[in-house]
Parts: sequence; structure tokens; C-alpha cells
Amino acid sequence: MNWSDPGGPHDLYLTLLDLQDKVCEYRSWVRNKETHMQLHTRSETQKLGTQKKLGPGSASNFDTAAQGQEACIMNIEKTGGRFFSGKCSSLPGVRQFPMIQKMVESMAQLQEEKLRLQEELLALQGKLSAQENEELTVSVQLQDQIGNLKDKLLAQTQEINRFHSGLGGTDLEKHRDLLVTENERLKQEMKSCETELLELRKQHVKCVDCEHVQENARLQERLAQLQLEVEEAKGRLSELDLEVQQKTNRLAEVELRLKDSLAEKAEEEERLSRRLRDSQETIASLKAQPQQIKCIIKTVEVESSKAKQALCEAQSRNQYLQEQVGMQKQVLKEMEQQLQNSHKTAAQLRAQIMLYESELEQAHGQMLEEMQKMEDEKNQAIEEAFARAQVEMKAVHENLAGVRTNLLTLQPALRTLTNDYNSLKRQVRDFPLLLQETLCNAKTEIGQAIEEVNNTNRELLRKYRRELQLRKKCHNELVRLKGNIRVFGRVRPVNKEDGEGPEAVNQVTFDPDDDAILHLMHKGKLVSFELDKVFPPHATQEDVFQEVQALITSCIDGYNVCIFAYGQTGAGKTYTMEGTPENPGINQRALQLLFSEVRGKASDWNYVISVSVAEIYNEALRDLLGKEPQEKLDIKLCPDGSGQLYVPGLTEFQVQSVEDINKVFEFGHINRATECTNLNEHSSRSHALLIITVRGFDYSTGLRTTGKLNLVDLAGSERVGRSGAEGNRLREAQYINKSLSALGDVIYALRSRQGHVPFRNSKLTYLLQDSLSGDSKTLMMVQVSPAEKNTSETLCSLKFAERVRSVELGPVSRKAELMSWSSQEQLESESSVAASPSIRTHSSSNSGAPTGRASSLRRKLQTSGKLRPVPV
Ligand SMILES: Nc1ncnc2c1ncn2[C@@H]1O[C@H](COP(=O)(O)OP(=O)(O)OP(=O)(O)O)[C@@H](O)[C@H]1O
Repeated sequence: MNWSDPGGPHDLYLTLLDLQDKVCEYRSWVRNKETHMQLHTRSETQKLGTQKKLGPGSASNFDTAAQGQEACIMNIEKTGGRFFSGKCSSLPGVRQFPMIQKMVESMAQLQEEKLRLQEELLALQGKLSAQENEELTVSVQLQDQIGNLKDKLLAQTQEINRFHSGLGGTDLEKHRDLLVTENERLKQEMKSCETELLELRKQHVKCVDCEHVQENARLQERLAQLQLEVEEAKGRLSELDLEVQQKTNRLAEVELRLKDSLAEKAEEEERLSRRLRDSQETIASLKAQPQQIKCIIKTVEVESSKAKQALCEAQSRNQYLQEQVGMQKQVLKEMEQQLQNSHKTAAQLRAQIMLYESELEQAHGQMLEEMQKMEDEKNQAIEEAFARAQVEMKAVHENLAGVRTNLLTLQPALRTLTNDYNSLKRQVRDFPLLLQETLCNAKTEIGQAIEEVNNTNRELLRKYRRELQLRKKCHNELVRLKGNIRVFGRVRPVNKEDGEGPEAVNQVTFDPDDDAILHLMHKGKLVSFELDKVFPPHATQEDVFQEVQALITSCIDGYNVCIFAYGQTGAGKTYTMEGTPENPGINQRALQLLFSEVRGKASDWNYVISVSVAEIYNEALRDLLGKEPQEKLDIKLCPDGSGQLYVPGLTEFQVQSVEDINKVFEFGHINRATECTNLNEHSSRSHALLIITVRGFDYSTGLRTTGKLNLVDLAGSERVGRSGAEGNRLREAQYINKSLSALGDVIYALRSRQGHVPFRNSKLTYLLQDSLSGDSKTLMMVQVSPAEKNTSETLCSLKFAERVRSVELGPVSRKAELMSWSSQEQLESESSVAASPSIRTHSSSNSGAPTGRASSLRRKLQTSGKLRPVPV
């Protein structure tokens, strides 16, 4: 039922308001009447009071009048008040007194008036009774209506409660509870499903990522989603609950107000009925006082304005109450509107709940399906497992039978094994002692064995070292016999010229076990070379000289020795051969050694050491100790028919001390410097030769030996293309390369044992012919740079060195001859001459006097040694 429905709370309320209006009207009417009656009664009473105060003469009249009035009243009562005046005037004695006549007349008038009033009163009473009846009826009706209203209110309250339930409070809660229960049930089912799933997983471990698990995860997700939705619905429900609660509160308030109104109404009714009773009582009392009627008229007129004022007040109050009712109606309308909204929301919520229900049902259905499927699969798996288990069981039974049979046969074996085990147990018990004993013995034995092995190792090491020495000696001897050119390699340290960064990275490594092996990392490949000896960057000048000194001393015995340094420009050739003043190289050390050697043999031998210094620059041989160093020299065969070569005009100084050597070197340097603008550059572009000749004479045997030591600092090998040389520099490079390739050709010819060796192709090879043709002990010192940027040149130099190493020159011959006594005397005289400050010049070119520091040096040299032609 709706508020606006016919017969609903709205209609009832309207009816109630009508009733209230009626009651108000009635009340005001009753109040008017009451006031009127009171006023009338009061005036009548006052009139009566005034008549009593009149004189004694009038007392009888009054009494008579009163009696007449009473009689009239009685008559009125008897006749109904219709014939009052006629009967009173006919009374005896009244016509005799005019005053009384007047009074009687006025009484009659009053009587008439009274009658009229009585009629009026009767009419009023009739009306009143009719109204009372009506009021009673109305009251009964009102009571009925109130009862009805109460019933309806009760029904409405029930209906409201029902609405309240209908609005979602109860149903939704129920539904929510149902959902929660369902959810719980689903959770339970899920749990049981999970447990089953776990069991199934245990049974089928492989089923890890199967579709059921995925489906389960999906369903779980869905469930979580639904749970979320349910939570949301719950939230909304609680909101609606709150709303409904608020509305219920407002309804309760309205109800309370209605109740209050009803109570007021009842009170009002009661008050009205009380007043009615009072009025009746007043009327009754008025009836009892008919003589006071005279004075009433005036008083009624005076008091009627007050009644009007009261009426106005009642009207204003009525208006106020109507306004209140209007406000109540407004509130009622609003509530109605809210109720309608609530209805709508409830309908929406119902629809949503229906939707959720259907979704839940769907999910539940899906889940049931899945569970059914899983159940089926589980059953199938169980069946399969059961079948397998049965088969396995069968097999196990069969095995068991076999085992039983075996057991029967194994029992005797077991007995034997037990015996064995017992004996083994005993052995095991004794084993630690045995083991300890054995271990002690073993330790002693092992110690002894280790000692023996160590001894053997030491012995072997000693033997090995001896063998190594022997092998080296043998190798050296073999090399000597074969006449191999010995090749030493020397790697200079990385220096500033190599730059920095990747270009300067060291690419050369050494074999720690073999000092003849050198590895070069070239373009990512490791290339190994075997030479006779390799000097690493940290090898000192002394280390190098230690290795070559045996070769040098052999020239004292009359052997020709040649040491030449080969290598790329800047690879350390000059450093190795000349060295620095603080750290001299092979040249100076060789001379010092020779001096000390000859000094040691001075008792038996007479030795003369002389030096020449020459250079080959652009294929021109120059004498650096000569007067005119710019003069080009030739190389010729010795006229003595020995087949030896010599350089006509090459100056030779005899040297006897380190000072002499220094002077000679200084002289050579000065001459070299006068020939060029930049000595360093020039020295790189020319081959420098230090020729040391050691002539000896054995006093006792008369044996004469001549040994020659050629110490050559070759020009730096350089690729023309790489250096980008041009002009003079290009010409120099071409000459250098020509002479070095001539050296290569000679090496190749010697290696391949060709009949013709092209010594004469260059000044260098021609000059070194003796050293390279088997008549010399030759050592090539190949100098290399370790830096990354020079690896190509280093590779070329080392390859060339390996080729040179394989060249066999044949056995070296010693330059010794027995001389006649005269010859010996000649040598002695030569020696004595050498000791004297005289100079012998060979060529006419020596006649020119040198100038400056060079000439003074030359003079000094001439005073200490002597110049003579030198075979090379
Ligand atoms: N073993 C070494 N220890 C220390 N420094 C060295 C060594 N070898 C060479 N050097 C240094 O390397 C530089 C170049 O050496 P050096 O002049 O001897 O080369 P080079 O082969 O004679 O060159 P060029 O062919 O141009 O004459 C010099 O400064 C030198 O002192």
C-alpha cells in the first residue's frame, strides 16, 4: 500500500484534518454559546439582585411578582410558556396598583422575553441536544475513525515494517546471508577440491601445469571477483539500510506527531464535553433562577463584543493550525517522494541482486562442472592407478614367490655368509691396529722411498745440468766445426720513442726454460723463434759481453771474428755495439778484454793491437781515422797473394790502453760529425766498422798469429714505404736496403751452398767477405724492438736471423804461421817502433794535415800508436 493510495495514510490524514477542523468549529460554537449563556445568566442574576434591594412596600409586590413569576414559570412550564402574559394580567390585585401594573406589564414583557428566551433556550437546548447528539455521533464517529486510524496506523506501521523489509533490509540481508552461506559453502567445496587436487598431484606429480590447475586458478580468480562484488553489494546494502533507518526514524517522528495530535484532540474533546456539561449545569441553574432575567439583556449586549474577540482569537488560532497542517502536508509529501525513491533504489538493488544471483549460479554451475570433470579424471586416474597397482602387485607376488624360493635356497648361503661376516667382523675389529701398524710401516717405507727419489732427483738434476753444459759445449763445438754463424737476439726495453697506449704494448715474450727461444705476438698470432741466445730487455751490457767474450778472445789466438749488429732503426744496435760512456758496449769492452788478455800473456807473447774505424755511407767506404775522411776507399786483394782483402789507405792506430781507445773513438766520431749535419741521423744511415787487429808473436816458438775482430754496427733496416722517405733520405734508404739485401743474398747463397757467393755486390758484403766465408767466427746480434707498432719489422729481423743461423760456413781456420827469426826481429822492431812516437802512413793521402780538434786528436793518436795499412 502506498501513502497516496485511496484509504492510505494520506487520505486518513486528510480525514483527520477535516475532523480537526470540524472539532475546532464545534468547539468555537460551543464556546460562543457557553459565553453567551454565562453572560445571560450573570445579567439575570444581577437583575434579580437589584429587585431584592427595593423598599418594604415593594416587598409584597416583589413577592407577588415573584410568586406571579414563579406561577408564570410554572404556567410556562405547564403550558409550554406560550400564554404567560394573558394569565398573569388576570391575577387578582395586580390591576389595582399601577406600579404593579407596570411591573406586571414589564414582568409580562419580561415573561414574554423570558418565554422567548426560554423558547430560545429550548431551541438552543434542542439544538444543543441535537448538537450533543451530533457531537456524540461525531465523537462516536471520531472514536470509530480514531480506532480505524489506529488500526490503519498499526497496519501502516506493519506495512512500513514490511516496506522496510521490502526495501532490502531483511530480504537483502537474507539474500546477503544466503550469499555468504553460499560463499562459505563454495569455499568449503573449494577447500575440499584443493585437498583432492593436492592428493591428485601427489598421485600424478607430472600434472603440475595441467588445464585443471589453470581452470582452478581461473575459478578462484572468478570467485575472488564475485566475493569482491558481494562485498560491494554488502556496502551498498548497508548504505541502504542506513537510509531506510533514517526514513523509519522520520516516519516514527511523524507517527509520534500524529499521536500527539490525536492525544491533543482527545484532550480537547474531553475539555469540550466537560464544558458542555458545565454549560448544561449552568443552564440548569439558570432555569432555577427565572426572576433575574430582567437584567440580562444589557449584560448580553455588553459581553457579546468579548465573545467576538474570543471568536477572532479562535479564528487566528484556527488559521495557525491550518498553517501547521499545511506544513505537515509538505513534510508528508517529501517523505512520500523519498519513499518513492527508496522504492526505486530497492527495485534496482533487487535487479542487481538477481544479476549477482544469476552470475553466482553460473559460476557455481561452472565450478560444479569442473569439479565433476575433475572428479571423473580423479576416478579415472584412481582406476588406472588401481589397475597398475594390481599389475604391479601381481608382479610383486610373482617376485615374492621367486624370492621365497630363492630364500629357501639362500638360507645355507646365508649361514656361510654369516660365518664369513663374523670372521670379517673380527678382522674389522682388529683392522685399526693392523692398519696403524701397516700405516707406520708404509710411512717409513714411503719416507725412505721419497728420500731415495729425492736423492735420485738431485743426482739426475746434477747429471742433467752437466749434460746441458756438455750439450752446450758440444753444440758450440759443432757450431764451430760446422762454421755456423751464431745468432744472438737482443730485445731492447720499451722506450719513449714507442709512444704510449696500445702501440707501445710489449709483444715479445720469453721461454723461462730456454734462453734461446723468443715468442712474438704478431697480428694475434704467436710466432716463436729459436736463436743461439736471447737477451731480454733487462739484460745488461755486461750480460751480453759475457756471452761474446770467448769469441773475442779467440782473435788473440789468430782467429778472425766478426760481430755485427743487425736490426730495425732504433732497435738498439749502436747501444749494444758502442753503448754509452757510462755503460759501454761490445766495442770498448772487447778492446779492454784484449788488453787484459795480452797483458796476461805478455811473458810469452808479444801482441800488437791496432784499430781502424770506417763507415760505409751510400756505398762509399770512408776512413774515419784518416786525414781526409771524405775520401772514398777501395777494397782490394792483398798483393802478398794470401787472398785476403785489404783497404788501401785505411788508417790503423795501434792502441795500448783504454785512453787510446777513447781517443780513437772520439776521433772517429769527430770525423763522422764533420761529414754530416746531424750525427745521429747520419749514424743511422751508415754502416760503422771498428776493425781491431791483434798480431801476436810467440817468443819461444816464433809463432806469429794475426787475428782480426770486425765489430760492425749496421745501418738500420727500414722499409722505404713505411718511413715515407724522399730525396736524400730516400737515397740513403735505398743504399742501406741495397747493401742489406746484398747481405741477404750472400746469406742465401751460403745457406744453399751455391758455388758463387755474391760478396762483391755491395761494399758491406765485400768488406765482410772474410767473416762470412768460413774464415771467420761470425756472430750476428739481431736487435729488435718489443713494441706493438714495430712487430712487422721485428718479425722480418727475426726471420732473417733464423735464416742466417742456418748458414754453415765450414771450419774456421787460424791465421798462424811460423816465422823466421828475422821475422820475429822485425815484429820486435815494429813493436819497438810502435812504442816510439813515430807514425807510418801507408797512402799518400795521409800527407794532408787534419785541422782543429780532429788533427790534435790524430796527433795524440800518432804519438801513442802508429798508422799502417791494414788487411781487412
Ligand atoms: N738494451 C737497452 N737498454 C736500454 N736502452 C736501450 C737498449 N737498447 C737500445 N736502447 C736505447 O734505445 C735507443 C735507440 O737505440 P740505438 O740508437 O742503439 O738504436 P739503433 O738500432 O742503433 O738505431 P739506428 O739504426 O737508427 O742507429 C737509444 O736511446 C738507446 O739508448
